[in-house]
Amino acid sequence: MKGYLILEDGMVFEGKVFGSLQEDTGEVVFNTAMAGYQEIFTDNSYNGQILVMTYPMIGNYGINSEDIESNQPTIKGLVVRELCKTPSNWKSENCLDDYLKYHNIMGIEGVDTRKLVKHLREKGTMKGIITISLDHKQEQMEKMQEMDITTKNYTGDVSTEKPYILAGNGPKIALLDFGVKLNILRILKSYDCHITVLPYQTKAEEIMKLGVDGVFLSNGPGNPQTLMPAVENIKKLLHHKPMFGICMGHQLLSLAFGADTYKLKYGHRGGNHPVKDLITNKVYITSQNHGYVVDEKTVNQKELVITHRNLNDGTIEGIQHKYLPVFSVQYHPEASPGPMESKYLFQQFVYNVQHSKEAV
Ligand SMILES: NC(=O)CC[C@H](N)C(=O)O
Repeated sequence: MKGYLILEDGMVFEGKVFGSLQEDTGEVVFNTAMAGYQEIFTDNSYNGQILVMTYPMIGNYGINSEDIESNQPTIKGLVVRELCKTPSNWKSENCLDDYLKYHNIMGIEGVDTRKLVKHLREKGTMKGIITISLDHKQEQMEKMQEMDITTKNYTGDVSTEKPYILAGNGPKIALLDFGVKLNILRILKSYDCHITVLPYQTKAEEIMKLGVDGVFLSNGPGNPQTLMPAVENIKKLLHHKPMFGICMGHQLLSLAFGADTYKLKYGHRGGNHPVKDLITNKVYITSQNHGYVVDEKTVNQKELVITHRNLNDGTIEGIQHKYLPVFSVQYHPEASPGPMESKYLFQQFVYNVQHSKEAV
């Protein structure tokens, strides 16, 4: 069946629909990773977004029940150049078409994704809708223009409703769940951490009562400035517990230290973003997925050190407190998908937690 991606600015891309026929609206963003589509679709940080994959064929190695970053994809739509309907891989259990049908997500294939991405790079990300008809284009455009994605809370949909524990014999970690990727939990488990995963609105006082040794701030969807109550909570914990934040966690931690964040024109989403560690001068190739970034001008450098920088556009990729065992990165050391070379940051967190515990 013929389908269309209509952008907020009126531009239309034609293709063929697949997956479910459930029309949906979202911010149209693109990811340049060459592999790992299943991890990307199930990364909760994409909640509310229509995803464009720049790699020209998607679906060729199918879908399996292992390579997931959450139990269900929360993307609002998928745009690809070519959908592979005959997957081949020893792990494959399902094809992408059926997987999207099952999760009620509409996809569109046969789209000139190169032209689309060039447009988004030039004009910036914008809202879009995948639909099977152009009959309501004007209304749909007006509706999209009215929708404010920068003030909407996307976290409630993806954070755990109730606390849960992943038992371990190592350091006790409270993880504030803003839409956590499962690989973060897998890696913390590999250090034998005892992890209590908490709803994102859990109060600092309740976290202190748990008697944990460290606090982890997860990744997650949406604008960090929609989560100011969480920022207030983080402020209360800063001087008491070692902390590590990834992506949304990094943005919230920076807000808690009084910095500001802003929205990038088209964000960073892919598996090969170069980041320089400004302390060691080493360059890491990193996995990224973010639309917002910390504003360098607002970072209080009497208190914080800027530890990492993106080599493509110079934006901040990591901060560390000068005296407290508190640090965060904008990129994804848990990869999934992408390079694993920044995984050592988890070890640094575990080290901080163990040493602060000994010092008490
Ligand atoms: N992966 C993330 O945690 C993304 C953080 C935030 N939603 C952003 O887009 O910048």
